[in-house]
Amino acid sequence: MKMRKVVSVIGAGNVGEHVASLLALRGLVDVRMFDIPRKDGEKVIEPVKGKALDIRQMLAAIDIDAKVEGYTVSPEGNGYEALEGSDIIVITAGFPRRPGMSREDLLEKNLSILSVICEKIKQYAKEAIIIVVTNPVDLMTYAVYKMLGFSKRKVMGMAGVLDSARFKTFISQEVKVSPKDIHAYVIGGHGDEMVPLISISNVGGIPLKDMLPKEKLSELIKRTQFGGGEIVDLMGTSAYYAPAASIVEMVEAIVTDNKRILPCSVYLEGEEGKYYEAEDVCVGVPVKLGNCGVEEIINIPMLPEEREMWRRSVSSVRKNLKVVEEMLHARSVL
Ligand SMILES: NC(=O)c1ccc[n+]([C@@H]2O[C@H](COP(=O)([O-])OP(=O)(O)OC[C@H]3O[C@@H](n4cnc5c(N)ncnc54)[C@H](O)[C@@H]3O)[C@@H](O)[C@H]2O)c1
Ligand SMILES: O=C(O)C[C@H](O)C(=O)O
Repeated sequence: MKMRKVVSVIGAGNVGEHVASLLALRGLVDVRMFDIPRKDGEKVIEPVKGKALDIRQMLAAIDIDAKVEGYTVSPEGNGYEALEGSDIIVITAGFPRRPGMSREDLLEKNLSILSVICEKIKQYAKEAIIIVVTNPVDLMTYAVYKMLGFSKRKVMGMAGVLDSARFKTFISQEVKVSPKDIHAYVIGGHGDEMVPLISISNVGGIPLKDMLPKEKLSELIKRTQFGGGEIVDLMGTSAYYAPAASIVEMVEAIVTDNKRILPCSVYLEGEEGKYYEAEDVCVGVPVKLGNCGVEEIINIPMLPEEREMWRRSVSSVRKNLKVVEEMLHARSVL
């Protein structure tokens, strides 16, 4: 009997718990959630077990059949045995930013969390495909790729799907057309210099640039670039509904081998590195996803002004790569 794929979610906080419940609701995969315990006054509680139980009871209420388990782990890496057999591992562990912070402010503390997690993935799940979510995501994807030593086709960061969803939302509000009929791509680093590609965006096949004046287009670009911060300022923490749905799109593409082309942060070198002028760095580009992970990197055409934006975006990711490399050296990964 064909076993259902297993998706492990490490970090069952705002994003991770919504990934787990969305995946369970689709009934496509079995889900294992991992998180650390929490102190509630003098008591030590295990929220991840409660969330898994609650999701199972939600499924029972609506007659959906999927296995969801919660495992309490320690910050030192104990308790990860159930990672064994994971087909996909989503890493959502770590701190989110608060108002006034940049994603890069999270770098040091989140990298130390992910270095322990990577040790456990290497120990228990060498075959898994890895989706990195923890911020700053391009740098974390680079660090996870280097720490794991897995094929570059099996390590990817989620951000472009989320940024493109935001871009589509803003376009949809502007032109009063369903997002279903809007094709919009955001590539580059997941930061203020990300690159919404106006040249290939369209509304029902009509080029976006023919539908809106230049000023409006640059307004949409700006709002997309600061979309994460807009929500952090409104909520006091970072977004989780749209991120979780974006992660699930990537998981579904891999699990169903549906050959979706989605913007993901991946390690660039060789031919793709040359085309994108980005060697030895992880940054968002359109990739074809299948059951083995990244099947192909798509060399997307860019107008000269977009290529300029792209170069700025890659260098904004690269400027913090040095800190990551120093931390990896300190852990004798590099
Ligand atoms: N790539 C993206 O587009 C994107 C989108 C949203 C959030 N994020 C990032 O995802 C991360 C999680 O965001 P969130 O809103 O879910 O935060 P959150 O604080 O709600 O959840 C983080 C979870 O990680 C857990 N955790 C902390 N240390 C751990 C450890 N050592 N081992 C296992 N689990 C541990 C915490 O207990 C918590 O449950 C943040 O870094 C955030 O910036 C990225
Ligand atoms: O903005 C954040 O810190 C979270 C995430 O990167 C987002 O874009 O929502």
